[in-house]
Amino acid sequence: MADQTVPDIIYTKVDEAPQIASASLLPIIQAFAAPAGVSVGTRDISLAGRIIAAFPEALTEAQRQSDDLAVLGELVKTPDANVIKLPNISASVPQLVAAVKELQAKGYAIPDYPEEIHSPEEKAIRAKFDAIKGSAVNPVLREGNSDRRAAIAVKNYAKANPHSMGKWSKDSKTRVSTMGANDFFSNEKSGTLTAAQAGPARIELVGNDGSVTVLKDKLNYPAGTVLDATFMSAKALAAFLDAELDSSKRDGILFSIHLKATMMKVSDPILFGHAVKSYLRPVFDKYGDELAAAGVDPNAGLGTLFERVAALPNVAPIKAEIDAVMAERAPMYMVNSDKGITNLHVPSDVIIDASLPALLRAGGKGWGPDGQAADTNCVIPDSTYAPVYEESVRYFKETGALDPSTAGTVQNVGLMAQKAEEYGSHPTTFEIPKDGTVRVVLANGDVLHEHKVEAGDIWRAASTRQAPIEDWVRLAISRQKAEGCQAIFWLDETRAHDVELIKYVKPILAEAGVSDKFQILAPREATRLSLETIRAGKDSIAVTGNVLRDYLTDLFPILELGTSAKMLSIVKLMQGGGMFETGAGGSAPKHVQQILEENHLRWDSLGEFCALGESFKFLAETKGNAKAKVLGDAVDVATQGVLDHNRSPLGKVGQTDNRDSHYYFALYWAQALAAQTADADLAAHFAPIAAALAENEAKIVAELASVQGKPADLGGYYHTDPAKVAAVMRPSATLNAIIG
Ligand SMILES: NC(=O)C1=CN([C@@H]2O[C@H](COP(=O)(O)OP(=O)(O)OC[C@H]3O[C@@H](n4cnc5c(N)ncnc54)[C@H](OP(=O)(O)O)[C@@H]3O)[C@@H](O)[C@H]2O)C=CC1
Ligand SMILES: O=C(O)CCC(=O)C(=O)O
Ligand SMILES: [Mg+2]
Repeated sequence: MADQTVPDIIYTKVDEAPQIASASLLPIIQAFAAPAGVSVGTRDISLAGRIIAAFPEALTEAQRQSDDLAVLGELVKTPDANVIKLPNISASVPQLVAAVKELQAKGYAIPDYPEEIHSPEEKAIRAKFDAIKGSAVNPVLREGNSDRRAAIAVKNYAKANPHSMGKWSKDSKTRVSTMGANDFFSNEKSGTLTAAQAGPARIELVGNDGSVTVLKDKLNYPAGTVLDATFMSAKALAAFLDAELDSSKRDGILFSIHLKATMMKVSDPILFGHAVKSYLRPVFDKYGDELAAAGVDPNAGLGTLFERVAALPNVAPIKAEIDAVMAERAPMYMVNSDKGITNLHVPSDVIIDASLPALLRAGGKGWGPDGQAADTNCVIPDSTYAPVYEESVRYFKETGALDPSTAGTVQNVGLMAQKAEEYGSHPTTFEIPKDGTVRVVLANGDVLHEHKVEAGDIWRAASTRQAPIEDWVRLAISRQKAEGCQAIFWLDETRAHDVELIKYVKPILAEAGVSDKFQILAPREATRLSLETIRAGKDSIAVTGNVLRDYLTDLFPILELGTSAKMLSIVKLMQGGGMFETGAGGSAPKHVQQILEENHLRWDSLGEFCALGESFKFLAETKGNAKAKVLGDAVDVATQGVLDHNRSPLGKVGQTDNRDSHYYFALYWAQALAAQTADADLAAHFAPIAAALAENEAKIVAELASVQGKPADLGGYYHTDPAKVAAVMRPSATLNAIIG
């Protein structure tokens, strides 16, 4: 029986720009849903909220918070789930440390993040923080596979109002560099577990000295699980990075590294740390001991390193050495050239899914330290997915930029459920402590995989369960049937893991009689064909694993629509519930800077509008609530209205911003509800609201505009003050009175 206290719809409380936007949008949603008997509640999955929930013993009764992520994690495994999931911070260590500092300053006695572990207490604290770190929310909530696409209205709008695209030149020196050997791709082994092999498993390191270290036990894999293991050689990585730094300098292009340190929260910060060490190698060679004693962790980035160095007694020679090395190096691709923030400052600043598409959209240009756009060496150490970007760069050099006014679309059906593939691999990823052999030992004693490794190598196992794979193939079949367009499984018949997946895919397609509707192509070939297809104005469905789901649902939307924020992003939960993600982008930290400085919020809530419409319609279907269907249909009309009347936020202070777009969304939503004939009560309820919103347009818009241009006080960054945020985000007394 359903828990009566669970609201019909849960709208997640998150971080940064989407959370600030929620302060304006959620009251509108709640007010409009109430007359239909639909309750919309919230659950706090923000970084600060998750930290507070993890340390009840350190807090006063009043400060404590429930573990909402755990609650939601259970809810998504039930048919009752109807969750609107906004993007949240997947925290790097510097972000985590900053959030803790902010909470401490606000009187929360949260312990410091222990960078080094000296006691069992510190070990326990660190374990709690490690569970909060990185992409700790999405893998828990994503109990289903992913269906991401641009709604037709959104795609048509983008064609009619194409965003600007950078020009590509045939002699652009921009390139993608990848290892190609001794990396995760080339060392991968994969197998599908038989019934005899299923059950408890462990991972152990047999040292060359004969010692056996259990890296992880109490694993448990059901039969049919595809289990992979692989590693990246630390020596090969270091040599590769050194060579790419040199070649960037030689070629006169920017050096950039693109990783996913958030979702790949164990492996990729280590890779990032290698890049920091390579970049400052002469400094580490000369002052390594002093840096280590000062607590410098290269994995945290140059930002923290500079802070630690500044506090050292002999700062001058080290600083001089750093400056000398940086002056010698290739210029770095910048996160913020005005503020001197480089690619290597913070591991969560440059995240490959968003960063590479932005560079491609800009005609293959990154921003250099001089604030100028320049050709760039895009370093993607592992070669599993680098070919997608390498082929894109080649293709655009050959053919010029894509024309968004005529381009077709690439939709995505992504294998994601139950922590599928690499994105679920953090508990089984290790920086190897000493030379030896890593073995995956199964329930029946079989050694499924083994690798000879050296100290420092990064070894990982990843698993993908049978039920999610089958569900994913079926979702692909139904999406292809609905669209009738080209559909491609982006699977490589020469990659160990993909070979195992293909063994599942082909029989399911054959049994459904649809083998001829699908192609199976390796990422490079699939990239080229998809780009050719959309250039010809046609559509394609990319049926991909979890990582490519993530990468492609930024790549194609950013090329086609200018942003991935406007995507429809549906997670059909395997136990019958629904989760509706709002777009495919993140929490846009740059937008927060802008609202703090000049009270203009350029966050576009179109992704929220799309998710909201789907959520109401899903509620209507699952709970038989006809009024929810009326609300959902009217949301679609309102979303179309926001697009047709160009009410989406613009980038500059004084222009339409997020708050204005919410007012117009409410206006069009109320008008659509007043005009519909399916439910007379709702029409009667919303008629006066629609009239009041329309009559007061000039007054409301003026009230909203009056606050822009001055700094805004949100009462915090990670742990904002709800009253202050509401005051900033709801400055129109007229609008607030009508919404009620
Ligand atoms: N589903 C989730 O929970 C996700 C969470 N994240 C998290 O988000 C944070 C930031 O990640 P990042 O890689 O910078 O990617 P973002 O998508 O947050 O930001 C990249 C750029 O995309 C544009 N953008 C994104 N969303 C919107 C929107 N709704 N309206 C207007 N513009 C938008 C902005 O461009 P401009 O500056 O030009 O306005 C922004 O600077 C990280 O903490 C990351 O872990 C990332 C992806 C998904
Ligand atoms: O969970 C995360 O860190 C990011 C998720 C993401 O980028 C995506 O799903 O597109
Ligand atoms: Mg993404």
